[in-house]
Amino acid sequence: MGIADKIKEIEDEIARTQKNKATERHIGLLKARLAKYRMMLLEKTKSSGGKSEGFDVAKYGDARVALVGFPSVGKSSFLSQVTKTQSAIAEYAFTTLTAIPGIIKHEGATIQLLDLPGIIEGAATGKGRGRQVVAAARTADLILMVLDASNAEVERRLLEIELEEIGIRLNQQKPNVTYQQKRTGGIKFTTSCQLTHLDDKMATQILHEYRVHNAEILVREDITVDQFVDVIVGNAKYMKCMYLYNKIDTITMEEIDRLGRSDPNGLVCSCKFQLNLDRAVEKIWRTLDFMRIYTKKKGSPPDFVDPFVLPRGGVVGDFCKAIHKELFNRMRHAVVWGRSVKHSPQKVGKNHPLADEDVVQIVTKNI
Ligand SMILES: Nc1nc2c(ncn2[C@@H]2O[C@H](COP(=O)(O)OP(=O)(O)OP(=O)(O)O)[C@@H](O)[C@H]2O)c(=O)[nH]1
Ligand SMILES: [K+]
Ligand SMILES: [Mg+2]
Repeated sequence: MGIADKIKEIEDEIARTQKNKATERHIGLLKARLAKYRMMLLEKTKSSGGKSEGFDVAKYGDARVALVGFPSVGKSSFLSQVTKTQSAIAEYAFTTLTAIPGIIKHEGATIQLLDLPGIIEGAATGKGRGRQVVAAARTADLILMVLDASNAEVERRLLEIELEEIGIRLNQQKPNVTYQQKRTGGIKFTTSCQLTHLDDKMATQILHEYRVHNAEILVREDITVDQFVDVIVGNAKYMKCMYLYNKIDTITMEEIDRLGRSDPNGLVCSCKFQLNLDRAVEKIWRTLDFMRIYTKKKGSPPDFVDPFVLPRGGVVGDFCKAIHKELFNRMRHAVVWGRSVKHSPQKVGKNHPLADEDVVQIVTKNI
């Protein structure tokens, strides 16, 4: 029996099985097995497909945002509206056949927006250019899912399934689990909280399914079976996603209102009538959750024109590395002005967490 048949068989069994407390374990195991075969399928297509991974577009700027959506929802229209790049726009599906980069300058940051071909159902298993598109999306810091407002819920659910299948987890935290494979010692499964979806025995069964017989696992939150499988497989990518409901000119005010309130990660717009596009750019910037750090050389004023852009939560050491790898090793201490310090200026070390719009001067060792 081929992998595709096995997948079908398990899917059928899951579909046949009533979902209730008594069958939860069984379905959990089936799902784990299914995930394993899906992975094998993906790997197979990868090696036979030659050099078809992603598109050859170099990363540029402080962040990359990938436009993902069904054909003709207005991805290229959006790129053409908010950047200086014109990407082909047309009424027919698959107008865009490759990755088209554009640049957004916002709040001192440079954001690369990547227009991509539309994807369709079955993309994850190789339909259309789906796998290539999703591979490109995986390289981004943010997925901007573009949806046709008139069919948004359906599209969103289908796309989420496709991305899920290829290991992309949208707006989810990485499970708080430590997992180490060992050479001997069997399975040591410990938890620091109450688990409601998983226990020692089941975890061991799942691990055996993946041919892992020696490992230490420490679970610190109430994870699901799916999350546990993600930890074992180690291939999941946790990504931010913003939802853009385009073409609101084609739906009623009530529907616009409902979509607009449905999700804090969503925004309604119309590329055709240029409605809400500034807000969309602003929301992209906010969702990326960056902070701007201004450099200051000794004896001169800060450079407020060209900030360094770092993910929020970054520390002085990250800032050093962003400027230059060497600087990290040569740093003696830093002097910081701004919201991250009690007194401005203040002398701090590499582990000091920075805040948006801090001014930082790096003092190096004399070598
Ligand atoms: N009514 C309406 N039409 C729009 C809007 N935005 C885009 N369109 C139209 O939708 C069609 C598809 O737009 P594209 O920008 O080519 O869509 P796409 O998602 O890039 O399509 P593919 O590259 O084929 O996947 C075009 O005819 C656009 O003019 C909008 O806000 N309202
Ligand atoms: K199109
Ligand atoms: Mg397009």
